[in-house]
Amino acid sequence: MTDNAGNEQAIRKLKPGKLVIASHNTGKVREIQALLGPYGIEPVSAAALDLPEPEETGTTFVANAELKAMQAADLSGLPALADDSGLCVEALGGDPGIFSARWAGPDKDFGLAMRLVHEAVEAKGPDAGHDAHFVCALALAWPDGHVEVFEGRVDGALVWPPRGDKGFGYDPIFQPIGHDISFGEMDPDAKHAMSHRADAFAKLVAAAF
Ligand SMILES: O=c1nc[nH]c2c1ncn2[C@H]1C[C@H](O)[C@@H](COP(=O)(O)OP(=O)(O)OP(=O)(O)O)O1
Ligand SMILES: [Mg+2]
Repeated sequence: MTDNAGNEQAIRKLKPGKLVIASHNTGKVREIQALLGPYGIEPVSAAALDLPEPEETGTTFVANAELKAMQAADLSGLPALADDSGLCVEALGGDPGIFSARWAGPDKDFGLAMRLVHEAVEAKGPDAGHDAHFVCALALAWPDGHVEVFEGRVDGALVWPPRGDKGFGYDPIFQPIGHDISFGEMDPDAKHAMSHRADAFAKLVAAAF
């Protein structure tokens, strides 16, 4: 994984001012705003601008992050940051992966999505491992079409039953390596010190600030 996936050119710096957070997931928006906290950026949410939720037609995290960021930058006339992320389970060949949000169905029911993941692993039999990782691709796009992408990852294992209600999405069934609590049980600051999103964010900060 490269520090600046998809772009070998010079990195463009982000100037202080408004930045659109091109996501319709409130859990993510909260985390991205917390990560941006120290950098003098004025976050503007996609909801505040009434931006549409684009169809995620890409076949990779990077492609979907780019598509979301470029659409938001184009429509708003401001730089925009998008996040495409998901849970990849080794025993399931990387599923749900880029389909992580879609496994929760139209009602965004992550109780259902977590159960589907658990049942799919159970169906593999007693020898199926529980290794899993989260991936995050952050795309930073400008209205002129310039875009840069940064990827992060955190490794861990699935746990069952779900534990904790501090995070969002699949957090209650994911326990990062070296810890005995799930992301759902972890304080936000602790998750931000090790998550896939924090890993990608550190690369973005190193490049763009
Ligand atoms: O830290 C995380 N903790 C738990 N679950 C997570 C995390 N990060 C991603 N995930 C899961 C849930 C999310 O719904 C899906 C991403 O899907 P993804 O399309 O990137 O986001 P989304 O549709 O929820 O919002 P949006 O596209 O408007 O940013 O993976
Ligand atoms: Mg999405």
